[in-house]
Amino acid sequence: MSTPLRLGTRGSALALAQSQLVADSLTAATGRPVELVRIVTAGDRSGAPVAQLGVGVFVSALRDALTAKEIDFAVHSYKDLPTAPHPGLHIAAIPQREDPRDALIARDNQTLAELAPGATIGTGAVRRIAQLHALGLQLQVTPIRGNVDSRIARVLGPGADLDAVVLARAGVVRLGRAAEITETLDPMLMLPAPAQGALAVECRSDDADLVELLAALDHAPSRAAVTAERAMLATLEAGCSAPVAAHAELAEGEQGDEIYLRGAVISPDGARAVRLSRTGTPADAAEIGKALAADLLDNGADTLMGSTE
Ligand SMILES: NCc1[nH]cc(CCC(=O)O)c1CC(=O)O
Repeated sequence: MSTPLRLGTRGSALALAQSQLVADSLTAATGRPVELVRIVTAGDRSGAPVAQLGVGVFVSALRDALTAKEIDFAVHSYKDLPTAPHPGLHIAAIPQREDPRDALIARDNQTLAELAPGATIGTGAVRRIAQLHALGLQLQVTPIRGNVDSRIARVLGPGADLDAVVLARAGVVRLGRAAEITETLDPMLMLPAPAQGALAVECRSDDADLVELLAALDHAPSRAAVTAERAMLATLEAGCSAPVAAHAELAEGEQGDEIYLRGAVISPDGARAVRLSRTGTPADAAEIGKALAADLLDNGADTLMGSTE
C-alpha cells in the first residue's frame, strides 16, 4: 500500500465536492490512495464574504501550501485562477469539464422569459449583471454574495427575498442540487465565464512522478476549450477591463476536429457589447483565443467601460 497523496482543499462544500471528485477519479485511474487536507485560509478565518475578499486569497493559500510541500496537489475552479502562470507550479490535468453554462433558479419553477417585469434576480458577477441588463426584460438585478447554497436560499430558503438567482450550472450540479435548476441558460443569451465548469489540477512543476500520474485525469477536448477561452481572457486583460465572456465548443468537422470559440465584451450596464467568434483546430486553441481577443479590441472592446446608467 503506497502512502496517500495529499490533496489540499478549502473547506467550502463546493471545494470539498470538487476535491473528492478528483481524488476518487485519480484513485480509480491509478490505484493511488488520496487523502484530503483542509487548508484554512485567512478568508475562512475572517468570515467576510468571499466576493469582498476575492477568491484570490483561497487560491494563494493553496498555492503557498503546495510550494511549502505541505500538500502534493490541489484542485481549483479554473475560472477563479489568475491568467498569469504561477512560478514553480504546473496545471497537470484539466479533467472532463462539467456543463459550462449558467443556470437560473427561480421561484415557482419559472424560466427567464416567465419572470414578470420588476422581478428581482440576484447574481454576483459583473459579466452576468451586464448580460441580464442586455436582455431588456425590466428585471431588477441585485448583486449578491456568498456561497452557492446561501445564494439558492435567497430564492428557495425560509427567508427568501429574491425571485431568482443566476449561477454556474457546474457548481449547482457538483453540490447535488441540479433538480432545483429551473432553466439552463442558452449561451446565446448568457455567454459563460472563460473556463467556467472546468477544474485545474495543480502540482509542483518539479514533481515529475506526480505530473505524470495526474496526466491520467487530463481530458484533451476540455483542455483545448479552456486554453482557447483563457488565452482570449489573458489577451483582453491588457486592453480592457469590461466584463468578458467566452465559450468554446469542439465538434467533428470534415477535416477532423474543429474548435468554435465565441467571445463577448459587454458594458457593465448591458447597453453595448462586442460579440465575435472564430474557428480553427484544437491544436491552435491558444492562437484562436489571442486572435479573437485582438478582433474584439479592434471592434471597440476597450471602449466599453465606464458607460454606467
Ligand atoms: N466565482 C465562484 C465560483 N467559482 C466556481 C464556481 C462554480 C463552478 C465552476 O464554474 O467551475 C463558482 C460559483 C458560481 O459562479 O456560481
